[in-house]
Amino acid sequence: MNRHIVMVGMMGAGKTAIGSELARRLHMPFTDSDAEIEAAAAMSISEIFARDGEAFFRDRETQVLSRILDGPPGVISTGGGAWMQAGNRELIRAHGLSVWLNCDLETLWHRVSQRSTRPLLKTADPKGTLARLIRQRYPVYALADVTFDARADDSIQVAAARLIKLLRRVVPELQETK
Ligand SMILES: Nc1ncnc2c1ncn2[C@@H]1O[C@H](COP(=O)(O)OP(=O)(O)O)[C@@H](O)[C@H]1O
Ligand SMILES: O=C(O)C1=C[C@@H](OP(=O)(O)O)[C@@H](O)[C@H](O)C1
Ligand SMILES: [Mg+2]
Repeated sequence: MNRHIVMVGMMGAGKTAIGSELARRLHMPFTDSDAEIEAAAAMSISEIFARDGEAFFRDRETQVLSRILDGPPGVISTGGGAWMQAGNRELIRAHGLSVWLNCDLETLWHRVSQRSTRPLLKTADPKGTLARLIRQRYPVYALADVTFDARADDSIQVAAARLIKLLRRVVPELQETK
């Protein structure tokens, strides 16, 4: 594999969880852009949003993505908003294969409502916010190279195995090693 595999999609779709399992199975390096931003800032995503605002976070996100994409091929999990910026999409297209983890509202809500790490959902009606983001973002996520239907009843293991099968049809040189 001579390109990155770049996971895009909504909060809770499993970009981080499935991306890291995919990397493990393919023996490729794994990087999560949110984790890189947090490490560089020595702050959580929530703290960055609270202290410096979303625009600041988006600038850092583009910088970090650009740096990771310049490195050796690996699996990259982006944050849910990264693909929404045209400049980021161009960067990703130039260096990698984008994979949209398409997931329904109820599944996303079930997953994200267990944790309070997502500042965009700290609203009076977080499920309504999630639904609105889905309406705004899904036509743009659909521009990704590959669409993978993330099913509620799949385990992370089963989803990663199914995704590798799909990717093999698109990228024949991809080898599943485990
Ligand atoms: N089949 C599955 N696919 C992806 N995530 C799952 C699945 N089943 C349970 N989960 C859990 O749902 C959450 C998904 O969150 P995460 O991977 O952080 O998503 P994202 O990075 O897209 O926001 C994790 O806590 C993960 O363990
Ligand atoms: O959808 C978004 O705009 C965001 C998604 C988050 O990442 P995950 O999609 O990994 O939760 C994180 O980057 C930030 O809270 C903003
Ligand atoms: Mg994530």
